[in-house]
Amino acid sequence: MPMPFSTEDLSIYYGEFQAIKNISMGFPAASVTALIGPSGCGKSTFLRSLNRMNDEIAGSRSTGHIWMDGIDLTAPHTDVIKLRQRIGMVWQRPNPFYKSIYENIAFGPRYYGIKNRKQLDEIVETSLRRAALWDEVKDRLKDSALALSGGQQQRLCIARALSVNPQILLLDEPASALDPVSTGKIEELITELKKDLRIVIVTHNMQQAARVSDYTAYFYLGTLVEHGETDQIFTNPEKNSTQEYIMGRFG
Ligand SMILES: Nc1ncnc2c1ncn2[C@@H]1O[C@H](COP(=O)(O)OP(=O)(O)OP(=O)(O)O)[C@@H](O)[C@H]1O
Repeated sequence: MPMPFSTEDLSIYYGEFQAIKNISMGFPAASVTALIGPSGCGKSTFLRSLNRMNDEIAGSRSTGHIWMDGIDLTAPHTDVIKLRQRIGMVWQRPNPFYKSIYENIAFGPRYYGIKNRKQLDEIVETSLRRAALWDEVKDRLKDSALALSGGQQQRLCIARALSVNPQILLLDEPASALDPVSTGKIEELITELKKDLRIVIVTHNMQQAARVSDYTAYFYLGTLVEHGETDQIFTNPEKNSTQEYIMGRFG
């Protein structure tokens, strides 16, 4: 049975400012949830909090719970390094390490204790295949990752996240810096990956949210206004403000 993953009454503060207000929502298995809403409404803050990345920001703190498999990830004794192995993240701008393509992927598994070269080779190949990049790079694994195009670098970052076998992938506007062809590849990849993973994606692109997500959550000023199946949110939202945002952003 797939593990449940949800937030309960989650609030996030930067100093006195409350950026996320008491959000409770679940993320079903084998599905993509899109977080949408105007700039500054808290989408990235919420996303980053799901694997405790937001803790790295000085002055930030949270209340409430993040449940994974019956365990509260906000508990102080949580091993955040292990947690980030289970919940991977890909950022808006591709950020490969200044290393070879191979070393970018092998880095995580090595960090988590895999030393055997053959095993690492297999992980590198599998991860690059899963990220639909293998055919483009298999003959140049020793080249610098920075020699890849922006779209390839982003797929490399997805492969890097996949290399440690996460159960959840957090994507913060992963295609917003890319051209339409590269964006299409990332969207295809998301659709493929969700068969094995839970994916949460922040996007400003309504067409993209409609294309790739199964569930959509509309955020406004730190609150979760509406959350439901993407088809319903896009065709028949319950709240006027959801409709206005989506209509205003479409086309
Ligand atoms: N490091 C920080 N320190 C203080 N305030 C922050 C910090 N990061 C974000 N905020 C504030 O928290 C609120 C939510 O910001 P966040 O970046 O999460 O929104 P967003 O919906 O992802 O925006 P965008 O769509 O523009 O990326 C904003 O008011 C922002 O100014």
